[in-house]
Amino acid sequence: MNTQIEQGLDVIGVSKIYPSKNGDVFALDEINLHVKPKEFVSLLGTSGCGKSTLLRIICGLEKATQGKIMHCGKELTGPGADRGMVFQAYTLFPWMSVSENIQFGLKQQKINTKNAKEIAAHYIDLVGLRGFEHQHPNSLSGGMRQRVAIARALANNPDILLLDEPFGALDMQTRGVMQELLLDVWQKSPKMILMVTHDIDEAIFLADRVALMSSRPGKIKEILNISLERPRDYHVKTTQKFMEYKAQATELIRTESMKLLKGVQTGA
Ligand SMILES: Nc1ncnc2c1ncn2[C@@H]1O[C@H](COP(=O)(O)OP(=O)(O)OP(=O)(O)O)[C@@H](O)[C@H]1O
Repeated sequence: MNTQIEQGLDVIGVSKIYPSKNGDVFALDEINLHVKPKEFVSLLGTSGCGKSTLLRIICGLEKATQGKIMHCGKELTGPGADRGMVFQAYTLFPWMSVSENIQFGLKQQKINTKNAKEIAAHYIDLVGLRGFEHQHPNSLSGGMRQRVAIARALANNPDILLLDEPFGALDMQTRGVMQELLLDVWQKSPKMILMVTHDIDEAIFLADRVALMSSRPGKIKEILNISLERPRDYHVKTTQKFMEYKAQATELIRTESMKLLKGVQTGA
């Protein structure tokens, strides 16, 4: 038995067609991707190339038209506690405090209140929100709300964290700080992360590998192995090596954006 193949996540031949009365939307075309346990992979591509669709299929919120998702050798057929997802839009319960939001999933899993509070406190510390545990989301900044959302996803201890543009609504400075915080959290509590982003710098800065997607229907065009040293801080963004990765990614994204603009069919 080859145990190597059973480790991690496998996206196998995944295609997605959304039926629509104005004609079918061919969103994803035969995506194949293997992600190792504790690996950080960014998904980068032009708008509408199917990044969120792929994440939603992995999460079990959407069904693939063709192909399958395997995790540690088992096919995933719906949502499960082994995966946690954070969206761009703030998805906290407004009537619950920070701590109650983080405890929510734990209580669903019938973890007793004392343990749930302790676990929540641990993740509140990890994302630097000690002192805010009793506040409600509407009294927090966007960055703080996303920290709660990340803590909430992590508190359930998923094997896989799926992040769909989690910093997309934040200003540039907050975004930079959140990237460093995410790296810190990931280093202290390593798990597989798949993150969708439009931001080339962000994709490179965070990831072990960047999967570059073609314009719709999304295919994986190229995978960049990011061999920047870890731990990383923002200084790495000014290094020659970083610039080289950025140039490579920019070239491909630009080519795909031009195809999109010219309405050229790709991936056929
Ligand atoms: N529920 C749906 N029904 C019909 N079409 C859909 C649905 N969801 C997504 N699509 C279409 O599928 C394609 C891929 O969408 P998706 O949101 O996955 O792309 P994306 O790369 O995440 O886009 P963006 O970067 O703009 O968020 C788009 O053309 C979109 O309009």
